[in-house]
Amino acid sequence: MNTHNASDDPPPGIPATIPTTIPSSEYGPPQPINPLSLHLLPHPQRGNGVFTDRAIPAGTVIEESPVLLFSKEEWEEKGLDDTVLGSYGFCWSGGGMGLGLGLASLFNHSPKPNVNYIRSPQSRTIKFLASRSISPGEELCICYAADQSKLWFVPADEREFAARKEENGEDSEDDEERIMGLEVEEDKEVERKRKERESRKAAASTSSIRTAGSLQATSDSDLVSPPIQAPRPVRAPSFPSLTSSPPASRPSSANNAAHAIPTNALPAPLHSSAHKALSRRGTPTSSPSRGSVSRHEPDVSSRSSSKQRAGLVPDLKWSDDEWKDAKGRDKMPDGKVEGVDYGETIRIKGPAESENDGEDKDLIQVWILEFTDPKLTKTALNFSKEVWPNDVNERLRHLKRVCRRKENDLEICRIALCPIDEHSSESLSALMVAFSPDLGTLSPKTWSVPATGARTQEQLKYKHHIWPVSFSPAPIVPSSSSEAGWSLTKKAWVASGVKRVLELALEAKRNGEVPVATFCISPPDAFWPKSDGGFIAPTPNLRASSHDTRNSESHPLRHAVLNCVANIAHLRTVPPFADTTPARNGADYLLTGMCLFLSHEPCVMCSMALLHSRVKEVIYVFGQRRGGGFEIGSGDSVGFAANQGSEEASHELSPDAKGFGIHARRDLNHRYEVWRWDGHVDEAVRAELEIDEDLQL
Ligand SMILES: C[S@@+](CC[C@H](N)C(=O)[O-])C[C@H]1O[C@@H](n2cnc3c(N)ncnc32)[C@H](O)[C@@H]1O
Repeated sequence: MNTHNASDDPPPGIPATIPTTIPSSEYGPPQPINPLSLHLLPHPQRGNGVFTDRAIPAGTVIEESPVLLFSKEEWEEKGLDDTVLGSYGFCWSGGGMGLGLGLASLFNHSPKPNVNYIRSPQSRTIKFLASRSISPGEELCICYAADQSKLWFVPADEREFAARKEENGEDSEDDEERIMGLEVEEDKEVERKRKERESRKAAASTSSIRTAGSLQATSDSDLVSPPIQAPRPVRAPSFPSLTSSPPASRPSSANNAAHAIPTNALPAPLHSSAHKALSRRGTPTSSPSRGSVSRHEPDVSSRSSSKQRAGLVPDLKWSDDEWKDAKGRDKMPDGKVEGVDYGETIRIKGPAESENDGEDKDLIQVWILEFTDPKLTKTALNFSKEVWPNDVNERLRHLKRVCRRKENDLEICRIALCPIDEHSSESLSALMVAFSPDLGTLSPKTWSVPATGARTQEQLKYKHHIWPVSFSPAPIVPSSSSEAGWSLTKKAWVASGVKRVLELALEAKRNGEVPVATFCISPPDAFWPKSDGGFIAPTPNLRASSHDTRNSESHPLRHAVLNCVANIAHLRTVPPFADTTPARNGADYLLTGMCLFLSHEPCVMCSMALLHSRVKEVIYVFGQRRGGGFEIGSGDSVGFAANQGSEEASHELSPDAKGFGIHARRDLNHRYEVWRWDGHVDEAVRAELEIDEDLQL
C-alpha cells in the first residue's frame, strides 16, 4: 500500500488522539489511504491500525474491499494458517477463506467495534460500514469474535486491563487470564506463558470458529460480526459413530482376541471345561434380538486370580418366580426387607435431561424489532435474515423469527434479530439504516426468549407463551428410565447386583487393592424396555466382573471399569460368545444393552469408557464428592439437581458434588441411564470401602 504522496504539503491535520509515533522518515508525514481521509498508523499494541482524522457519520460505507478466495483444501494444504496470511483471512462460504485486500486486512479488533461488515459472496467483496458515528482521531475497528477467548492473540484491551490492575496494586495472581495478558518485556517466563496461552486459545478457537466458518455467507449477503479470522487446523477425534453399522467380520476369533485388546490387558482364557459345559447345556442364541434369549443358563464357575477376576462369572442369586405370584404379578415374599432385598435407587440425571423437564425455563436475551405497521414486516424479516442468516446462529436455531401478539387490540409484530452480545444497539441501528431507510424509524429492543426449543407438549405451551419455538420431542434419554416403572423383581435383581458388587469390592480390599469393583451383566429379557424402539438387546448370558488392580499391576489405568470392559471384550472373543454372536471386528468391547453394577461412582475416564462401550444402565453405590463422572451437585454451574427421587433422597446426594454428568450430555454421542443405590449398606462395609477423596476412581 503506497502511502507516499509526492506533494510535500503536510497532510490534513491529524488530531492528537492519533498516536504520535508516526513514521515520517523518507516518505514524509503519513498520507490518507482512502477518500475518507483514513490513515494507517502504528498502535502501540496492535501493530498498524486504521485511524480517521475526520468525523464519520453512522452508516457511512467506509470501503468495499475485494477479497482473494481460497478453497478450504487449498488453504489447508498450503498450511496458510501457519503463515503470516493466517491472521488476515476471513471465513468464507463453503468453508473457504477470503484474503481481505485493501482496508479489509488492516482493521484491528475491538470488542466494541465502530465498524461492521457485510460479506458478499456474489461480488467477492466485504463492505465495511460505520456502526456508529466515529470521532476524529478514533481508530476504526471491527469485532473479530464476540467472545474474546476465541481470539488467537491477546487483545490489547486485556493487556491494558491487566496493566491497570497492576498500577492499582491489585493482586492479579489469582487471575491467570489477565496475568497472561500483561506483557512484561524482560520477563521471559511471562512471555513464555503468554505464548502458551495464545496457542491454547488458537486451538480452542478452532471448534467455535469452525462452526462459524460453516455458517459463513449462507445467504448472498452475509452480515455478521462474529469470528472472521482463519482457524488453526485441528484434527477431529475419531469417535466411533453410534449410528454406523458394525464393521466387517473378523477372520477368526483367535486373531481377533490378539488385536482387540493388548494381551497384557487380558485375563487368562476361559477354562476349556467351562466351554464344554456351555455347549452341552445350550448356547446363547446368535443374533441377539428381542425375545430370542435362551433361558438355558450356562453353568460356568468364575475364575479368580489375585489380580483380576476373569471369565464368565456366576449369575445373580435371584429368581423371577420368587417375586411373582401365579399370575405373574409382583408378590412380596415373606421376610423381605425394603432397601435390603429389593432396590431403593435414585435416578442420576445428566445435563441433557434437564431439557426434558417441564422445568426448563431458561431464557436468553435477544435484540428484536417491534412494530405494528404490517408494511414493515417484509423488510424487517429480510433484515433479520441478514443479521442472523439461516443456520448461522446455533444459539437461536430453535427460535421462530416472528412473534405476533394481540395486545390492547393492537397487532404487534416482533422479529428476532440476534443475541444481545453479538451487536450493540448502535451498531444494529446503523446497520438497519444502511439496510433500508424504512427501518430508520425503528430501534432495536432487548427481549427475553426461551434458551432452548420444546421437548414436551408442556414445554411447548409454556415457551410458546413467551416466544414461538421449534418442537422436537425426541427424547434425550430413553423414556423407559423411570424407577417407578421397575417391577418388584427388577428391584430385587438390582439389590442382588449391589450385594454382589460390594462383596467383590471387599474381596479387592482383602487382596490389597483399591476396593472398587464392577459386575456387568446382560439383564434378563423381562427387564428390557417395553416401548423403546432404539433398544438393542444385549448378548444373552454375558457376564463379567472385575476390581481395581492399580496396586497389584502398578499400572495407573487398571481401574475396575476398564478391567471389566476388557473382560467382556475377552469373553466375546472366546467360545461360546465368539462362536455364536456375530463377529464384530474391533467392536468386542461393546456392552450394548448391558447393566453394570459399580461399588463407586466412576471417574470421568471410566464414565467415558462406558459411554464408548454403549452400556445401557449403570447402578453404583457410593458417590464421589468431586471428580466423579456422574453426579452434578445442585450447586454446580451446570446447574440442576441431579435426582428425581424423594425429597429425602435428594438430600442424600452430595449437594456439592462436582461431577460431570457424562452419561447424559447433549454434546456426547451416547447416553446411558445411571442410578445410585439408596438402600441399606452395612456401616462396617461402608467404612471398609471408604476411599480417599483424592483418588480418582
Ligand atoms: C488483520 S490483522 C490487523 C492489522 C495488523 N494490526 C497489522 O499491523 O497488519 C490482525 C492482527 O492484528 C493484531 N491485532 C488486531 N487487533 C488487536 C487487538 N485488539 N489487540 C492486539 N492485537 C491486535 C493481531 O496481531 C492480529 O493477528
